[in-house]
Amino acid sequence: MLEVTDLGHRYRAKEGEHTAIDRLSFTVAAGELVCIVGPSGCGKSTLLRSLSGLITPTSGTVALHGDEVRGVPDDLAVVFQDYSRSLFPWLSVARNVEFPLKRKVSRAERRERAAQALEWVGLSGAGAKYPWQLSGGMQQRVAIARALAYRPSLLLMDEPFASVDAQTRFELEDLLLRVRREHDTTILLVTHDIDESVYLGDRVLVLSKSPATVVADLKVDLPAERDQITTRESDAFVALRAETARLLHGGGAVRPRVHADPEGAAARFLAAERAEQASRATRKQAAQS
Ligand SMILES: Nc1ncnc2c1ncn2[C@@H]1O[C@H](COP(=O)(O)OP(=O)(O)OP(=O)(O)O)[C@@H](O)[C@H]1O
Repeated sequence: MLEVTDLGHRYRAKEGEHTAIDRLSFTVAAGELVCIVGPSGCGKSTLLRSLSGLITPTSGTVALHGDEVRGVPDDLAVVFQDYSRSLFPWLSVARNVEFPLKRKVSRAERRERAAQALEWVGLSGAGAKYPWQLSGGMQQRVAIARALAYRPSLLLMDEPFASVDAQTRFELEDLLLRVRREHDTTILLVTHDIDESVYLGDRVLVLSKSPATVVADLKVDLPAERDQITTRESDAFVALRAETARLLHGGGAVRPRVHADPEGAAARFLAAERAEQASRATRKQAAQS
């Protein structure tokens, strides 16, 4: 489905060159949900931009359905991190969701798909509003609804749930799993949240710090049917998230998964990780306000 071979991208700026990603290789099978985690600034967005054809990588290749990607493929949708730039302010919420479908399906079907997708993300009453009348988290849900209504064969998501509250985040995670099951969508999702990567993924790709290379490609050996409480409580989940955290922070050799110790060092480490995420979100909000 998606084949990434020796992908590299070097930005050229006045201050000199910066290699954001370097010789990245991996594949994603049709219908798979692969999560990508990596340190801040390691090149995750650059990777997604290269995969979506929005930038031309300086080395390596990306092939979708066996064809090399040159320009934005037709059956692809992207949910960006920066929701404020992804919606048209002059179009209502419903028209924003319908927009990419204009040349794809009839008017009646556009309306139907937009209404359904807005209902999925909990915004059925907001279709007539304009994006600027909604909160940041609601705008992000509109961007997600637009991608889901399009029903792409490949969906790329760059920290799609970072700006929504915790409860909505859980609901959107479950929605994504449901949509993936029902429509057989292939999904590649970048997240800073290790728990989210394990909860959602069939695999987790762990990237190194900049320039990003693939440190590990972890298979998430959890039942396909997941539940926010029982899955997250299971020993297998706890062990996998600790393993991901160790790899992400250069912990070297992976310890055996059998003796998960949620009360021990891994849990303390993860608590610190969450505190860092929360403080980063607060700093980001402060910078935006
Ligand atoms: N247009 C650009 N020109 C020059 N350098 C860039 C450009 N875009 C990104 N970079 C640099 O490339 C590196 C990777 O950026 P990128 O946004 O891909 O990382 P990221 O892993 O998505 O970051 P974050 O985790 O903070 O979202 C960073 O050092 C960034 O400053």
